[in-house]
Amino acid sequence: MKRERVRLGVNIDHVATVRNARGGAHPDPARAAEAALAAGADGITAHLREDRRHITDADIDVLTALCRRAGKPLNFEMAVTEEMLAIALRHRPHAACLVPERREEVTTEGGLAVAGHEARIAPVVKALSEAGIRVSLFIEPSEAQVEAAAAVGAQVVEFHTGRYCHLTDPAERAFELDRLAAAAAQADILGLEVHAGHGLDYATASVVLEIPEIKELNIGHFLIGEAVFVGLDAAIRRMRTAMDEAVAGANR
Ligand SMILES: CC(=O)[C@@H](O)[C@H](O)COP(=O)(O)O
Ligand SMILES: NCC(=O)COP(=O)(O)O
Repeated sequence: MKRERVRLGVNIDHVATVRNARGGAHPDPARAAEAALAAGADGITAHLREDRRHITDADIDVLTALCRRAGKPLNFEMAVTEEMLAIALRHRPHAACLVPERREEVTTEGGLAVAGHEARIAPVVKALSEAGIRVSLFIEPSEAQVEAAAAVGAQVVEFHTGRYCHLTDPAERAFELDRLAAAAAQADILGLEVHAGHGLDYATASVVLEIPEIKELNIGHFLIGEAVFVGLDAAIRRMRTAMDEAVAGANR
Protein backbone atom coordinates (compact mmCIF):
# COMPACT_ATOMS: atom_id res chain seq x y z
CA MET A 1 0.00 0.00 0.00
CA LYS A 2 1.29 3.47 -0.97
CA ARG A 3 2.38 5.47 2.08
CA GLU A 4 1.03 8.95 2.70
CA ARG A 5 3.12 11.98 3.63
CA VAL A 6 4.16 11.73 7.30
CA ARG A 7 3.31 14.77 9.45
CA LEU A 8 6.05 16.75 11.20
CA GLY A 9 5.31 18.30 14.58
CA VAL A 10 7.98 20.76 15.68
CA ASN A 11 8.71 20.91 19.40
CA ILE A 12 9.74 24.44 20.43
CA ASP A 13 10.53 23.71 24.12
CA HIS A 14 14.22 24.39 23.76
CA VAL A 15 13.71 27.86 22.37
CA ALA A 16 12.21 28.53 25.82
CA THR A 17 15.21 26.79 27.45
CA VAL A 18 17.53 29.36 25.83
CA ARG A 19 15.19 32.25 26.66
CA ASN A 20 14.94 31.17 30.29
CA ALA A 21 18.74 30.99 30.63
CA ARG A 22 18.67 34.81 30.83
CA GLY A 23 15.18 35.26 32.18
CA GLY A 24 14.10 37.67 29.42
CA ALA A 25 11.77 37.40 26.46
CA HIS A 26 14.24 36.41 23.73
CA PRO A 27 14.22 34.04 21.90
CA ASP A 28 10.43 33.81 21.88
CA PRO A 29 8.98 30.29 21.45
CA ALA A 30 5.86 31.77 19.81
CA ARG A 31 8.04 33.40 17.14
CA ALA A 32 9.71 30.00 16.66
CA ALA A 33 6.29 28.37 16.31
CA GLU A 34 5.30 30.89 13.63
CA ALA A 35 8.59 30.32 11.80
CA ALA A 36 8.15 26.54 12.09
CA LEU A 37 4.66 26.68 10.59
CA ALA A 38 5.90 28.98 7.81
CA ALA A 39 8.66 26.44 7.08
CA GLY A 40 6.13 23.64 6.66
CA ALA A 41 5.63 22.17 10.12
CA ASP A 42 2.26 20.44 10.35
CA GLY A 43 1.84 21.31 14.00
CA ILE A 44 3.54 22.57 17.14
CA THR A 45 4.46 20.49 20.18
CA ALA A 46 5.12 22.06 23.57
CA HIS A 47 5.75 20.39 26.91
CA LEU A 48 4.57 22.33 29.96
CA ARG A 49 6.72 20.70 32.60
CA GLU A 50 5.54 20.80 36.18
CA ASP A 51 8.73 22.67 37.12
CA ARG A 52 8.24 25.13 34.16
CA ARG A 53 11.90 24.77 33.27
CA HIS A 54 11.26 25.76 29.65
CA ILE A 55 7.68 26.36 28.46
CA THR A 56 5.57 28.51 30.80
CA ASP A 57 1.82 28.87 31.32
CA ALA A 58 1.95 32.18 29.44
CA ASP A 59 3.62 30.41 26.49
CA ILE A 60 0.77 27.92 26.39
CA ASP A 61 -1.79 30.77 26.33
CA VAL A 62 0.00 32.34 23.36
CA LEU A 63 0.69 29.06 21.52
CA THR A 64 -2.93 27.93 21.86
CA ALA A 65 -4.17 31.16 20.27
CA LEU A 66 -1.45 31.12 17.62
CA CYS A 67 -2.15 27.55 16.50
CA ARG A 68 -5.90 28.20 16.50
CA ARG A 69 -5.41 31.28 14.29
CA ALA A 70 -3.14 29.33 11.95
CA GLY A 71 -5.54 26.37 11.84
CA LYS A 72 -2.71 24.06 12.93
CA PRO A 73 -2.70 21.51 15.74
CA LEU A 74 -1.08 22.15 19.09
CA ASN A 75 0.17 18.96 20.72
CA PHE A 76 0.27 19.73 24.45
CA GLU A 77 2.67 17.44 26.30
CA MET A 78 1.70 17.02 29.94
CA ALA A 79 2.33 14.93 33.02
CA VAL A 80 -0.58 12.93 34.42
CA THR A 81 -1.50 15.35 37.22
CA GLU A 82 -4.64 17.20 38.31
CA GLU A 83 -2.93 20.53 37.62
CA MET A 84 -2.00 19.64 34.03
CA LEU A 85 -5.40 18.12 33.37
CA ALA A 86 -7.07 21.38 34.45
CA ILE A 87 -4.75 23.39 32.18
CA ALA A 88 -5.45 21.11 29.21
CA LEU A 89 -9.20 21.29 29.77
CA ARG A 90 -9.01 25.08 29.97
CA HIS A 91 -7.06 25.40 26.69
CA ARG A 92 -8.54 22.47 24.76
CA PRO A 93 -5.56 21.91 22.45
CA HIS A 94 -5.96 19.66 19.42
CA ALA A 95 -4.03 16.90 21.20
CA ALA A 96 -2.64 16.10 24.61
CA CYS A 97 0.30 13.74 24.91
CA LEU A 98 0.68 12.20 28.36
CA VAL A 99 4.35 11.91 29.27
CA PRO A 100 6.27 10.78 32.36
CA GLU A 101 8.18 13.36 34.39
CA ARG A 102 10.90 13.15 36.98
CA ARG A 103 12.11 16.34 38.63
CA GLU A 104 15.78 15.37 38.50
CA GLU A 105 15.88 14.18 34.86
CA VAL A 106 17.65 16.23 32.18
CA THR A 107 15.07 15.25 29.58
CA THR A 108 12.19 12.78 29.22
CA GLU A 109 14.21 9.62 29.77
CA GLY A 110 11.64 6.94 28.99
CA GLY A 111 8.04 6.28 28.18
CA LEU A 112 5.01 6.58 30.43
CA ALA A 113 4.31 3.44 32.45
CA VAL A 114 0.71 2.81 31.42
CA ALA A 115 0.68 -0.94 32.14
CA GLY A 116 0.02 -1.36 35.84
CA HIS A 117 -1.24 2.24 36.16
CA GLU A 118 -4.43 1.95 34.13
CA ALA A 119 -6.65 3.02 37.03
CA ARG A 120 -4.79 6.35 37.34
CA ILE A 121 -4.43 7.04 33.62
CA ALA A 122 -7.81 5.94 32.22
CA PRO A 123 -9.85 8.72 33.93
CA VAL A 124 -7.46 11.37 32.59
CA VAL A 125 -7.73 9.93 29.07
CA LYS A 126 -11.51 9.92 29.44
CA ALA A 127 -11.72 13.52 30.69
CA LEU A 128 -9.51 14.79 27.86
CA SER A 129 -11.34 12.75 25.21
CA GLU A 130 -14.73 13.96 26.43
CA ALA A 131 -13.45 17.53 26.02
CA GLY A 132 -12.69 16.77 22.36
CA ILE A 133 -8.92 16.51 22.87
CA ARG A 134 -7.13 13.76 21.00
CA VAL A 135 -5.14 11.73 23.52
CA SER A 136 -1.71 10.38 22.82
CA LEU A 137 0.44 8.34 25.21
CA PHE A 138 4.23 8.71 25.03
CA ILE A 139 5.36 5.14 25.67
CA GLU A 140 8.18 2.66 25.19
CA PRO A 141 7.76 0.33 22.20
CA SER A 142 6.72 -2.65 24.31
CA GLU A 143 3.83 -5.07 23.88
CA ALA A 144 2.57 -4.50 27.42
CA GLN A 145 2.54 -0.70 27.08
CA VAL A 146 0.76 -0.79 23.70
CA GLU A 147 -1.87 -3.15 25.07
CA ALA A 148 -2.39 -0.91 28.10
CA ALA A 149 -2.59 2.22 25.90
CA ALA A 150 -5.43 0.65 23.95
CA ALA A 151 -7.12 -0.54 27.15
CA VAL A 152 -7.20 2.97 28.70
CA GLY A 153 -8.84 4.39 25.56
CA ALA A 154 -6.04 6.44 23.98
CA GLN A 155 -6.39 7.28 20.29
CA VAL A 156 -2.66 7.64 19.62
CA VAL A 157 0.64 6.25 20.88
CA GLU A 158 3.91 8.11 20.44
CA PHE A 159 6.89 5.80 20.72
CA HIS A 160 9.93 7.14 22.57
CA THR A 161 12.78 6.91 20.06
CA GLY A 162 15.45 8.20 22.46
CA ARG A 163 16.96 4.79 23.07
CA TYR A 164 17.19 4.02 19.35
CA CYS A 165 18.78 7.42 18.68
CA HIS A 166 21.44 7.04 21.36
CA LEU A 167 22.57 3.51 20.53
CA THR A 168 25.75 3.23 18.50
CA ASP A 169 26.21 -0.54 18.29
CA PRO A 170 24.66 -1.68 14.96
CA ALA A 171 23.22 -4.91 16.41
CA GLU A 172 21.63 -3.08 19.34
CA ARG A 173 20.25 -0.44 16.97
CA ALA A 174 18.76 -3.10 14.71
CA PHE A 175 17.19 -4.79 17.74
CA GLU A 176 15.65 -1.51 18.93
CA LEU A 177 14.35 -0.69 15.44
CA ASP A 178 12.71 -4.14 15.33
CA ARG A 179 11.14 -3.41 18.70
CA LEU A 180 9.74 -0.12 17.37
CA ALA A 181 8.45 -1.85 14.23
CA ALA A 182 6.75 -4.65 16.18
CA ALA A 183 5.11 -2.23 18.60
CA ALA A 184 3.92 -0.03 15.71
CA ALA A 185 2.35 -3.02 13.96
CA GLN A 186 0.63 -4.10 17.19
CA ALA A 187 -0.66 -0.55 17.85
CA ASP A 188 -2.03 -0.30 14.32
CA ILE A 189 -3.88 -3.61 14.70
CA LEU A 190 -5.39 -2.30 17.95
CA GLY A 191 -6.62 0.83 16.13
CA LEU A 192 -4.10 3.25 17.63
CA GLU A 193 -2.50 5.92 15.43
CA VAL A 194 1.27 5.69 15.64
CA HIS A 195 3.61 8.65 16.21
CA ALA A 196 7.29 8.68 17.19
CA GLY A 197 9.67 11.16 18.71
CA HIS A 198 12.57 12.08 20.97
CA GLY A 199 16.17 12.57 19.97
CA LEU A 200 15.51 12.29 16.23
CA ASP A 201 17.79 13.95 13.68
CA TYR A 202 17.83 13.85 9.86
CA ALA A 203 19.37 10.37 9.71
CA THR A 204 17.42 8.68 12.51
CA ALA A 205 14.13 10.22 11.36
CA SER A 206 14.73 8.72 7.90
CA VAL A 207 15.43 5.26 9.30
CA VAL A 208 12.48 5.30 11.70
CA LEU A 209 10.22 6.11 8.76
CA GLU A 210 10.97 2.64 7.38
CA ILE A 211 8.19 1.68 9.81
CA PRO A 212 5.07 2.02 7.67
CA GLU A 213 2.56 2.61 10.49
CA ILE A 214 4.18 5.87 11.61
CA LYS A 215 1.96 8.84 10.74
CA GLU A 216 3.71 11.65 12.61
CA LEU A 217 7.12 12.54 14.01
CA ASN A 218 7.61 15.10 16.77
CA ILE A 219 11.06 16.64 16.69
CA GLY A 220 12.52 19.47 18.73
CA HIS A 221 15.94 19.42 20.29
CA PHE A 222 17.87 18.59 17.12
CA LEU A 223 16.02 21.15 15.00
CA ILE A 224 16.52 23.95 17.52
CA GLY A 225 20.20 23.04 17.84
CA GLU A 226 20.62 22.86 14.07
CA ALA A 227 18.92 26.25 13.73
CA VAL A 228 21.98 27.80 15.40
CA PHE A 229 23.98 26.83 12.32
CA VAL A 230 21.56 26.98 9.39
CA GLY A 231 18.49 28.81 10.73
CA LEU A 232 15.18 27.30 11.84
CA ASP A 233 13.55 27.62 8.44
CA ALA A 234 16.34 25.71 6.67
CA ALA A 235 16.56 23.04 9.39
CA ILE A 236 12.82 22.33 9.21
CA ARG A 237 12.77 22.34 5.40
CA ARG A 238 15.69 19.91 5.36
CA MET A 239 13.91 17.64 7.84
CA ARG A 240 10.76 17.82 5.69
CA THR A 241 12.81 16.78 2.65
CA ALA A 242 14.51 13.94 4.56
CA MET A 243 11.11 12.65 5.68
CA ASP A 244 9.58 12.93 2.20
CA GLU A 245 12.55 11.14 0.66
CA ALA A 246 12.30 8.34 3.23
CA VAL A 247 8.61 7.83 2.44
CA ALA A 248 9.22 8.05 -1.32
CA GLY A 249 12.00 5.45 -0.92
CA ALA A 250 9.60 3.15 0.89
CA ASN A 251 7.05 3.58 -1.91
CA ARG A 252 9.52 2.55 -4.64
C1 LIG B 1 8.35 14.38 25.94
C2 LIG B 1 9.46 14.77 25.08
O1 LIG B 1 10.17 13.93 24.61
C3 LIG B 1 9.67 16.21 24.75
O2 LIG B 1 8.90 17.01 25.49
C4 LIG B 1 11.03 16.76 24.54
O3 LIG B 1 12.03 15.87 24.68
C5 LIG B 1 11.38 18.06 25.16
O4 LIG B 1 11.23 18.15 26.53
P1 LIG B 1 12.28 17.67 27.63
O5 LIG B 1 13.67 17.71 27.03
O6 LIG B 1 12.08 18.63 28.75
O7 LIG B 1 11.89 16.27 27.98
N1 LIG C 1 7.73 13.94 22.07
C1 LIG C 1 9.02 14.13 21.53
C2 LIG C 1 9.22 15.54 21.13
O1 LIG C 1 8.30 16.32 21.15
C3 LIG C 1 10.54 16.00 20.66
O2 LIG C 1 11.61 15.43 21.34
P1 LIG C 1 13.09 16.01 21.05
O3 LIG C 1 13.28 16.01 19.55
O4 LIG C 1 13.12 17.41 21.61
O5 LIG C 1 14.01 15.06 21.73
